[in-house]
Amino acid sequence: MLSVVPTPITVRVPAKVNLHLSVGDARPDGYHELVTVFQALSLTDDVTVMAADEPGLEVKGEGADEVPTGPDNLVWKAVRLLAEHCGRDPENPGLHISINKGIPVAGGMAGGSADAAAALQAVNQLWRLELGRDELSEIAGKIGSDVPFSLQGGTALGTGRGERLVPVLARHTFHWVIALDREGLSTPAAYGELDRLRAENGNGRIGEVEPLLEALASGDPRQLALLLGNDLQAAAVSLRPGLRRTLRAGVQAGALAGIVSGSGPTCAFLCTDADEAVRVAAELSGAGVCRTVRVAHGPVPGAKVVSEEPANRPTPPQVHA
Ligand SMILES: C[C@@](CO)(OP(=O)(O)O)[C@H](O)COP(=O)(O)OP(=O)(O)OC[C@H]1O[C@@H](n2ccc(N)nc2=O)[C@H](O)[C@@H]1O
Ligand SMILES: Nc1ncnc2c1ncn2[C@@H]1O[C@H](COP(=O)(O)OP(=O)(O)O)[C@@H](O)[C@H]1O
Repeated sequence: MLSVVPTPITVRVPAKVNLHLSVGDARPDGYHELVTVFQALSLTDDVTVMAADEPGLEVKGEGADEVPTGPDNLVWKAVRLLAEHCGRDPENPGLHISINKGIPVAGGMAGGSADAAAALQAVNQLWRLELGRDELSEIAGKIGSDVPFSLQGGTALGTGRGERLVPVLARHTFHWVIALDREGLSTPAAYGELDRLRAENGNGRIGEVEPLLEALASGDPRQLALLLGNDLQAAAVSLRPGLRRTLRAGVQAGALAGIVSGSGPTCAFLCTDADEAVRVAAELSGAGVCRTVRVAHGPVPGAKVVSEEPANRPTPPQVHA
């Protein structure tokens, strides 16, 4: 009898930047209470899953050498939780997974979370589980605080650990220049450094989120630029003092404003329009303050099945520093 092997499923998933990241006190469970506004950007990873007798994981692309290929990879955490949820053997999922990275690793752009979200979406389809958005989102929150947003995409207000989401109206498209650093930064280290700085110097905190939500609704990048804020920026700069120079160089190159993305060390620069972003990227790449520069726009959709093969993915616009 002929057995039908399901075709591989490829899901494309975006990076994120936090336009507003207000960090509260550490909770008893070690997490910090957040008020954050995520925006999904057009830097993406592709995750392909296929049925296989021999399980395996292959990672290619941006920073692939730094990504764990064993059980620590977040895609396996996603698969284990999904298998448990639907009564399959979590230790023997019979899958081969391939990740093509375009999102910087340990860059504060939720690359690992993105891959986990993509794996959830892809395996849901491959195993024909037909889990809805809410069910997938609940599993996503168990993988990591950023994973529900990677599934949802767009622009969203996050509370709790960042996993409770409400979509936010963002008129028009915003144009960004992304400066990638030479080495990643650890998320727990950045939160730990923030706690240390606050214990030493008191509680410097960014303002309320409402004005930023209004700027997003207006679609005016100049208004938005004035309101970008990230409580983790001081911690990231303290751990990686060179970021101060990167942030300055982006603004000198003509960006409206620059911000450390999440826990860093990637910096994101908001520009007036797409042409200006290309110009700023070229100038910033010549300033020698970062490893490489990309242009990106947002908001874009969350994890989504793509029909084309990953080999045909568009090459992201890039300027080498
Ligand atoms: C800082 C942010 C901003 O969006 O993103 P990144 O810069 O990592 O991309 C997130 O809060 C990162 O979320 P994520 O990377 O999913 O973190 P998790 O796996 O849930 O947690 C990793 C560790 O980060 C710290 N953590 C995370 C979230 C939170 N609200 N408070 C925390 O203190 C904890 O030390 C936790 O053990
Ligand atoms: N699929 C994955 N892609 C990238 N990193 C991963 C992945 N799975 C696990 N990791 C681990 O997660 C750490 C954080 O990576 P990442 O999610 O890219 O950054 P960030 O938390 O700063 O947004 C990495 O150092 C790596 O060890």
